[in-house]
Amino acid sequence: MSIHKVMVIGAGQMGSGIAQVCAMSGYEVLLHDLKEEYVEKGLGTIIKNLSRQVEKGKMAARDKEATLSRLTSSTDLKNAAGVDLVIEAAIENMEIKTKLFAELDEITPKHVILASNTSSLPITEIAAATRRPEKVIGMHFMNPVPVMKLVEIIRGLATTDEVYKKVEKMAESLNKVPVEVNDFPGFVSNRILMPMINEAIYTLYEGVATKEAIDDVMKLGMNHPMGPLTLADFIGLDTCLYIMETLHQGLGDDKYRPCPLLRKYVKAGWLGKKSGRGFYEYNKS
Ligand SMILES: CC(=O)CC(=O)SCCNC(=O)CCNC(=O)[C@H](O)C(C)(C)COP(=O)(O)OP(=O)(O)OC[C@H]1O[C@@H](n2cnc3c(N)ncnc32)[C@H](O)[C@@H]1OP(=O)(O)O
Ligand SMILES: NC(=O)C1=CN([C@@H]2O[C@H](COP(=O)(O)OP(=O)(O)OC[C@H]3O[C@@H](n4cnc5c(N)ncnc54)[C@H](OP(=O)(O)O)[C@@H]3O)[C@@H](O)[C@H]2O)C=CC1
Repeated sequence: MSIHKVMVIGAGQMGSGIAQVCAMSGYEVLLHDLKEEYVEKGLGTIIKNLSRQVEKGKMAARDKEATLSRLTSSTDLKNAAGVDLVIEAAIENMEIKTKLFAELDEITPKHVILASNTSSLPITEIAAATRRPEKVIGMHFMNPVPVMKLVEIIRGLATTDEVYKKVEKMAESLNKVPVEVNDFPGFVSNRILMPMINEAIYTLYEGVATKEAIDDVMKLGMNHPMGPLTLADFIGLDTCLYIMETLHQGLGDDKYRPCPLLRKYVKAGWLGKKSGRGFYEYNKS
């Protein structure tokens, strides 16, 4: 069966971006979160992004309206019974993800593919919470989703070729470039990116330089579009910490130990741009 309807779970920064690109490419999308206010916030971000594209003359006003008409809000997981693909983008927590996947396995018809946008957690373990591990797959979008071309596609141990090909085709239909990787902690993207960010935090923690200087070195010296501390704030410091913990536990090597300063900020609720404060301060609007 081909994919027409998609449910995106989690209306945060990733979920809203994934819902946006799916709706822009013609899919009917249910954007699901625990509470209506979270879904409204996600839809607000999508409206802001699309309006900016219209103002710049990069999108016709009627295409914006057509995209918005394909988006429906959901706060009842049972709505997943009517879709062909679920893309889960709730927080980076194995307990929450396995609970969601076990419920989705009960709710959705047998043909439905269950994908996770997890940035580091083992797909095989998430798949084991279902009775259809062959239809569970990682679909790892990059932030900001409407801009970044990559989708890392991660096969669990049991994922079939047929499911892989369908998801690869779906990613291409979103005008993204799928890249296949195997199921190891952090996959490829965060196995390489997150230790660099963690090292930048250690560099700050040890007083080697100011946060601005660290970011300037990597921006001006290595041509990175954002310095690593700005990027950490952009990703979310909670997500950065979860990823480092997954690398540390999953690969069993102390070189992946999260910096104590990262832990401290997360404990303080300084989660980066989304909470208004991380290494830098932000206007929350
Ligand atoms: C943690 C994980 O598991 C995996 C990850 O995602 S790791 C994070 C990966 N992402 C990155 O590394 C991002 C690094 N940063 C960048 O590439 C750039 O700074 C950036 C694309 C975010 C912004 O680029 P910029 O040139 O400084 O800004 P700007 O000129 O304002 O924007 C460029 C375009 O992006 C769009 N854009 C910027 N931020 C956006 C956002 N949050 N949402 C949607 N669109 C956005 C702008 O509208 C603009 O679009 P057009 O070209 O169509 O006009
Ligand atoms: N940030 C990034 O750069 C990237 C993140 N990812 C991954 O994407 C996922 C989401 O990250 P991100 O969007 O940044 O996080 P956010 O914190 O912005 O959003 C997560 C959303 O999921 C909601 N949520 C939590 N639990 C549930 C649940 N049980 N059912 C439905 N919704 C739920 C949250 O609600 P509430 O506010 O109530 O908790 C929140 O609205 C994570 O797995 C992350 O690792 C992948 C690529 C890049």
